[in-house]
Amino acid sequence: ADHEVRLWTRDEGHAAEMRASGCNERLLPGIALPASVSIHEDLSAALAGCELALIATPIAGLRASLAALAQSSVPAVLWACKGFEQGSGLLPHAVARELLPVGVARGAFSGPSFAIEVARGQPTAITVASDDLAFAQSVVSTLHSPRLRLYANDDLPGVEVGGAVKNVMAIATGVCDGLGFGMNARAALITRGLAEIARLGVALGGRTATFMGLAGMGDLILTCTGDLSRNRRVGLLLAEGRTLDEVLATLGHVAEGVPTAREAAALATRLGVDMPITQAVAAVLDGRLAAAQAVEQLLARDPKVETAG
Ligand SMILES: NC(=O)c1ccc[n+]([C@@H]2O[C@H](COP(=O)([O-])OP(=O)(O)OC[C@H]3O[C@@H](n4cnc5c(N)ncnc54)[C@H](O)[C@@H]3O)[C@@H](O)[C@H]2O)c1
Ligand SMILES: O=P(O)(O)OC[C@H](O)CO
Repeated sequence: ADHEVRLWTRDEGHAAEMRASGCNERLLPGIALPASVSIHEDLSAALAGCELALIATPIAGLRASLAALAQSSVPAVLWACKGFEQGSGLLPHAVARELLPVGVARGAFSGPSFAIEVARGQPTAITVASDDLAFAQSVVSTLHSPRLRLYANDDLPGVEVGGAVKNVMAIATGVCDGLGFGMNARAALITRGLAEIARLGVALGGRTATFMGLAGMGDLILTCTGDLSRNRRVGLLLAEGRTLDEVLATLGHVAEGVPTAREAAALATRLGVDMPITQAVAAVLDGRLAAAQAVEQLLARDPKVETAG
């Protein structure tokens, strides 16, 4: 069924452009907005009578968005933000716990989903995660479609860690591919990256099985190998010897893996979780290591039992 969708943006110019053209040319070029979507710049009007709010800002905008929603009477909130909040190191659900009133249903959308492919109606499968499985299932039954298949999961921390740290691994894979290390190296990096994600995820309360799912392995494969990924592109550009400032200026879009690498590396150190790839990416982004040196350091590590930790 077609739902009535209200798209709110803080940018009045962008709202006017979308209303005039019937498209979101800045972010989803060439895609006509369906007739069921109306454009709003007044948040309280957009939220009046709304049954479910979906936050689709970078994680840097999550706190402000939740604070605004907490002032409304919206009964349910989902976020698509992937990462750890910069400064606090919190996962999205922990930010939501600080802001949303008890009783507001909440959870995350995550999984392998380049927005432009979803918008074109290309088949996509993602996870809806909530501590409250019945809520996740109700979202699935309301929004599931043959082209956007939804799966419910009650492992919210696991799903959020998968979505956050796969961006760091995509930067690492971009570096590895950009330096020409080959496909064997890429497969090894992705697999060892998944081991790292699972170690941190379990330490933060997630379940191992989640990391084998859409928000774990699924999104990791997509983001590490898909050339539409902004995070992968950061790695490819770093491998050309560009500075992070030059890379971000060239990219022109948010790459969540950049702040998340630092937060995840700090968290891993604090929790005593072994995350060599994440630590290497954080060191490259901070200018403490050159990209090629980081790869050599990883290759020089002592051999391990594969399933350790
Ligand atoms: N783009 C994708 O393919 C995709 C897919 C799945 C998940 N995600 C995740 O969703 C989140 C958003 O990604 P995106 O690509 O849409 O980002 P984006 O940089 O395109 O930003 C989306 C919108 O958020 C607005 N925004 C930024 N800060 C805001 C704030 N403080 N308050 C209100 N609005 C704000 C921007 O102006 C923009 O209109 C990220 O965490 C990303 O990892 C993205
Ligand atoms: O373009 P990226 O690297 O931010 O990835 C987008 C989505 O997270 C893919 O699922």
